[in-house]
Amino acid sequence: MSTFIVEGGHRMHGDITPQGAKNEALQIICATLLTPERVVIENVPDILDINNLISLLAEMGCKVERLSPHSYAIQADNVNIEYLSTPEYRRRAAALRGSVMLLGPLVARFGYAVLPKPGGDKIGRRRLDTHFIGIQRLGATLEYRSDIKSYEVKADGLNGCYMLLDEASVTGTANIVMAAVLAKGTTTIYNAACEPYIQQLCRMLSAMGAKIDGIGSNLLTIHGVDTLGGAHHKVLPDMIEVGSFIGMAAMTGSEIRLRNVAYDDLGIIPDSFSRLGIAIERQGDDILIPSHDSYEIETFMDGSIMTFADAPWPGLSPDLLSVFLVVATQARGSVLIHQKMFESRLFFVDKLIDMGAQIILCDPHRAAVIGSGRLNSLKATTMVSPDIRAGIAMLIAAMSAKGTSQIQNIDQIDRGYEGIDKRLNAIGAKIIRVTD
Ligand SMILES: CC(=O)N[C@H]1[C@@H](OP(=O)(O)OP(=O)(O)OC[C@H]2O[C@@H](n3ccc(=O)[nH]c3=O)[C@H](O)[C@@H]2O)O[C@H](CO)[C@@H](O)[C@@H]1O
Ligand SMILES: C=C(OP(=O)(O)O)C(=O)O
Repeated sequence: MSTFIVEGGHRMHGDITPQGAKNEALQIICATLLTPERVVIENVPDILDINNLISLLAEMGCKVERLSPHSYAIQADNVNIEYLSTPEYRRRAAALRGSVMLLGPLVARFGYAVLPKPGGDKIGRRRLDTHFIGIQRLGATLEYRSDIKSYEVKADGLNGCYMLLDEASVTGTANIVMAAVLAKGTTTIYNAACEPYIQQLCRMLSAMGAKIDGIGSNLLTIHGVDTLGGAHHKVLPDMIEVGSFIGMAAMTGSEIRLRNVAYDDLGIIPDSFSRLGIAIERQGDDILIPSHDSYEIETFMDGSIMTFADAPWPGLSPDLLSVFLVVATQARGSVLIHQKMFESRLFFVDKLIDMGAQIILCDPHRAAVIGSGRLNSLKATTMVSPDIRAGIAMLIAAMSAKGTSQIQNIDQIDRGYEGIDKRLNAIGAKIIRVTD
């Protein structure tokens, strides 16, 4: 387990370019299994989760060519389906959440998939009902095999149908879309997730020859085709990383220019930071965050306390609430953070309370933050990163704190943020990585 030693109190100054979006890249890489032809993907982030997924595909027999540090060509023309029955496959697939999206493409193209309980953040219950019901509705059968602690999914051809999803699951929608593109006839998915990750997946599938209507909405109509071909796709900048840097800049009083953020795909994120009192200057496709001596949280128009709650797109991503929470501790004013989707994502506030933040954890889903208006800066401490986004929030807290903090288990941060220590040190942060 590696650790970050973070010397707090340094202001950063300079430019930073967001990496490609982790959650989009996971979908896109899985979609390469839908064709025997070569697919080229650009702007792939060099992070643990992505590298693990790419090497899993290589183990399955896909030809993987790294064209540059952030672009790959993947060709699934010789997939070894027997590999799915090996303990090695189950071990690797279980290590990352993104592997759940191998299900749709494997069933659609090969009629067979094995799905061990996927990894990813332990942030609460993460059920897979939407995935399973959707794939079953298309005609696949599903059996839980206790001997290998995995689901085995089989299909002898899939058939399109109408389905109303029980929830707008992001990876669930991706799985069903990837299965439906090769199903016979028309599939209609209502209450589909429509995050930019899903929009981008649909665009790439369309470039491969799929017929998809309603991209960007929660009603997708997919007319199945017999085969898909190769394509060239560029992953969008990671909107969660963009949000993390906005929060980090404000909290540390730094002036940072975020380059090429794909502003129009950030949805409600910039306005949400503005409501926290953070000045965001859009300059073309860049965002400039000027140095803040202070920032003040707005109230709602009727004067009631501001609330940030997560919601499926175009609502606020649950992946940014930890950042909003930590940044609010140094604002003037108060805010309620309401994490509706996951029940274990707010427990890290204990550490912020140890550091001197005024936070009341009302229940597992809600935390009230009373900003100190920078009157009392946070005090350094030692903490363990429980998940990616709590990890980045802890890093932001440590960077703004007085003294030197330690963050252990930073593999959790590395899962989603590329070389974060190097990139921040280049603009003035003081972060040392200690690898055991
Ligand atoms: C690899 C990947 O892409 N991971 C993202 C994906 O996870 P993932 O696709 O696993 O998350 P889901 O969209 O399925 O849902 C997450 C949780 O929220 C609940 N739920 C979901 C939809 C809804 O309308 N109401 C509701 O309460 C679900 O019950 C579930 O427990 O989407 C999550 C929600 O944006 C993000 O946090 C994850 O970073
Ligand atoms: C929860 C997240 O990731 P995963 O779904 O991979 O656990 C995240 O990206 O914040």
